[in-house]
Amino acid sequence: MVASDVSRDSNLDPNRDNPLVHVVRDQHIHVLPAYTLECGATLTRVPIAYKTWGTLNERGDNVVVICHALTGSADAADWWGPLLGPGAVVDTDRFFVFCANITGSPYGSASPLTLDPATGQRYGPAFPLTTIRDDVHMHRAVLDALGARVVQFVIGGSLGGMQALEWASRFGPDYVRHVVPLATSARHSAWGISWGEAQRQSIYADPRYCDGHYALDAPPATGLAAARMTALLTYRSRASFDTRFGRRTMPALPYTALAPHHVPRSDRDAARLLHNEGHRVRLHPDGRRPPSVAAAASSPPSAATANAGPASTTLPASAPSLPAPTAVSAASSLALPLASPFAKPSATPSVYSVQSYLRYQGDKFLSRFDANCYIAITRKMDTHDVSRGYAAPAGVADDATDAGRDRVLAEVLATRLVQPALVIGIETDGLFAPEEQAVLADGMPNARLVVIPSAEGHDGFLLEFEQIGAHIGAFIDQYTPAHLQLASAEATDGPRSRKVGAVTASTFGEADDLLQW
Ligand SMILES: CC(=O)SCCNC(=O)CCNC(=O)[C@H](O)C(C)(C)COP(=O)(O)OP(=O)(O)OC[C@H]1O[C@@H](n2cnc3c(N)ncnc32)[C@H](O)[C@@H]1OP(=O)(O)O
Ligand SMILES: N[C@@H](CCO)C(=O)O
Repeated sequence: MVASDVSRDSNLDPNRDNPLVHVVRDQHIHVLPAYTLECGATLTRVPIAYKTWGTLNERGDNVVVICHALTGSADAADWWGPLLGPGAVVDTDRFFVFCANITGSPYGSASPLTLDPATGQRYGPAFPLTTIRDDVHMHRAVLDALGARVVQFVIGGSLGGMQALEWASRFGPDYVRHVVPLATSARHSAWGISWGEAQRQSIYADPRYCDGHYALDAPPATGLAAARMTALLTYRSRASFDTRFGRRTMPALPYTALAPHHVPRSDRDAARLLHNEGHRVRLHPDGRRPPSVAAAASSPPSAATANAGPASTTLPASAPSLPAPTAVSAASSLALPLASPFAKPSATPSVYSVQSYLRYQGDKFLSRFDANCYIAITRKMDTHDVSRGYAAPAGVADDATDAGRDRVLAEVLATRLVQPALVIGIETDGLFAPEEQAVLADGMPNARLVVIPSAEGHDGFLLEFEQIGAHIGAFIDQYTPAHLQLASAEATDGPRSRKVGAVTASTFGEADDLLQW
């Protein structure tokens, strides 16, 4: 089909070639005919993935919008399950709950993985920059199409909190009645932008990245995994890592578990293997070392090596001979933890438990994310500034200085974010620091700030269900209009609206064989 025909193909499924759309089960895809983005580009046939729970009432006013974080999806029940359901904090017996996937994300909304109707090909790196403000306008269009008239509560953490703020400020208190931003900020900080930049650079540095024109079966997996590892460090806290991992090590593998090219044949060889342990760029996907390295390893010792003394001991020729390595995915490790150089007892372990954890998390991410999408959503987060585009208040110079921007922000918070708000911070959040939630709560005229004690860091908003549930439940109870309150008989049963469910495994809970590390 030629490109011009494609654009007229109203049956074109934008997610036809998106391998990750099916990761989220039972979601709906609404296709908007067209949407012009803040950057000026116009997307056509724009898919927006979403899920709903509960039933929309006749007035269309029992809506709760939940907004997902950076790498989440429309499946709020997967990542916030304990807080959502019949009788839960967000009570689906009373509320119609809507969660839509942000654009740029791989889970069904328009993204580098969806088809550009103009070409019939995936957008890939040509997917235009979409902002959080773009997202909330597109998500509202879907909600309108469903018949919603009033949003009682909009709730979201991190990038989801940025969306919550945009929902409240763009659409005003007649439409968005109450807002609950968690672990978020009025505008993305220099610190946050820096971490996003470092993560994108990991992806760019992967030789497979190819300016974003990689094949999906040969993605820049190493770079993306490294980006996720870096990100994860910003999502947790130093204290949580110290407590959870300390200096514990992983069980070392015996040589018999190593492929032949991993078995050291000399001290120098062992040192090199240890040096490169964890190095993952697979330029030689068959598992062999590059010929130059292999030749060097088998060549006679140089004068330098020969003079190196006892440390250059040559391994006995009886190093175990092993079957050829089985196919290893791009995500797998090139090197494995050494039991110890030369199988001598060693006081220095190769892999600490926390290294193993980070690598595992990097790999786990590869099974559910795409590098171009990661770049798209981190750039989106960088654009966040709830005051962007607003003019300075009368009598105040509309300058581009920090002080000028602060004044515009103060005005926007004071005049456009007037809904009753519960602003929640996590005490140990180093990425979206509690001071940033204080700026929000101080500036929004009807906001209350709660800082949750937790060692979990930023991800506390995804993990501290009991505390978050208690605060949000009380807020919802306080501000739910009378016609949506529980019937009195149900209400006397106890704090039904504050029930926090059990934590269940999320979609990506399968543990891999940790020994691969
Ligand atoms: C399509 C979608 O629906 S995406 C939705 C899911 N994701 C999101 O919404 C994004 C937000 N979610 C997240 O960021 C995360 O899932 C969080 C913060 C909620 C929780 O993170 P998790 O990875 O589940 O928890 P945690 O950090 O405790 O890691 C546990 C995993 O590490 C593994 N692990 C723990 N210690 C080690 C170690 N030393 N070495 C190797 N692996 C380890 C565990 O076995 C476990 O594996 P599993 O996930 O396969 O069960
Ligand atoms: N762990 C969360 C944190 C982002 O705020 C995510 O991956 O979406």
